[in-house]
Amino acid sequence: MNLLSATSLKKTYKDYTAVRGVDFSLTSGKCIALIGPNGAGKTTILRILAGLLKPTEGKIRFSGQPANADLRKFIGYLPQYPVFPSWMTAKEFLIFSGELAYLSKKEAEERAEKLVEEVGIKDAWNKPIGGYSGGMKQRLGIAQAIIHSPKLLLLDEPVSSLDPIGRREVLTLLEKLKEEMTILFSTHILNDAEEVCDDLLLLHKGEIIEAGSILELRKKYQTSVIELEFQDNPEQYLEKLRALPSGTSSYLDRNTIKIPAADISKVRYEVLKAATEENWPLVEFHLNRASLEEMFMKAVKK
Ligand SMILES: Nc1ncnc2c1ncn2[C@@H]1O[C@H](COP(=O)(O)OP(=O)(O)OP(=O)(O)O)[C@@H](O)[C@H]1O
Repeated sequence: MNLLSATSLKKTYKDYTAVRGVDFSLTSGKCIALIGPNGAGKTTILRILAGLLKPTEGKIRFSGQPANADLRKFIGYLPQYPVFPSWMTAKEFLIFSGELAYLSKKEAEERAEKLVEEVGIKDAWNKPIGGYSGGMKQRLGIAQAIIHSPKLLLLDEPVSSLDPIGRREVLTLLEKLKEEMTILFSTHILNDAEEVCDDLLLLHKGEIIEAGSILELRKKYQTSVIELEFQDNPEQYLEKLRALPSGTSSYLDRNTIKIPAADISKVRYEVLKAATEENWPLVEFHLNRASLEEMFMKAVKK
């Protein structure tokens, strides 16, 4: 089910169009990655969805809500560079954020207590935020973004500036949160998207050039390569492989023979059949799948 649909969304800053009339929808309960290089328009889209920026053209429709509804209570947002009052404790900050989101003092206190537990900063919640690590601040930022239990959580590059430990902490938290809400997070780090997300929106120069599930897109752009290593003299097997119906484009890359494979099972069957029948001195048979990075490069060049 669609949680949110954006139609012909466009944003022009003075004379520069950062988002060029994009259409997309977010499926309820999914984690969706908004992927694109620097300047693609990710922050602009997230700020429009969060209600912080008015689109030049286009509409956003949230499931079950009238066209011009105020969506703030359904949406939580963590900006790319959140600023925290360093003198406040996490407890004070979260209760304050909860009250800003129209929770009563009691509700805000209860919610804050539950959230510090959930994001894993309970031990430090009575300490000033100024002493927190990057990962702790980001987790606090996420707690603040979901203080009002939104249906959709928008995160702008939530892990890009973190060290590996902080990055891991936040990705693990997102894995957990995606059970409870729909998440849209922007990143230019494709591995992060692949790790936690189900769906992708590929943004390039203000346009969505691909959208769909990671699995579907992988299939579409898949150019897996089967790699074979021989004990010695790979050249003599190169000819044999090129003679197989699906091995015609085999090539030698240093000591490894590589076979680009659109249909992996067919190539695998033919190669292994020949290797067994003729007792080839194979030392390695490896399937190398196209990375999301390669997929993105292909989509951009289309
Ligand atoms: N307030 C503004 N005024 C003019 N141009 C802007 C403004 N904000 C963004 N832009 C331009 O719009 C384009 C898209 O910016 P945006 O921040 O949405 O991209 P992004 O994909 O989030 O990039 P990054 O990964 O660098 O944050 C960029 O070329 C940027 O320079």
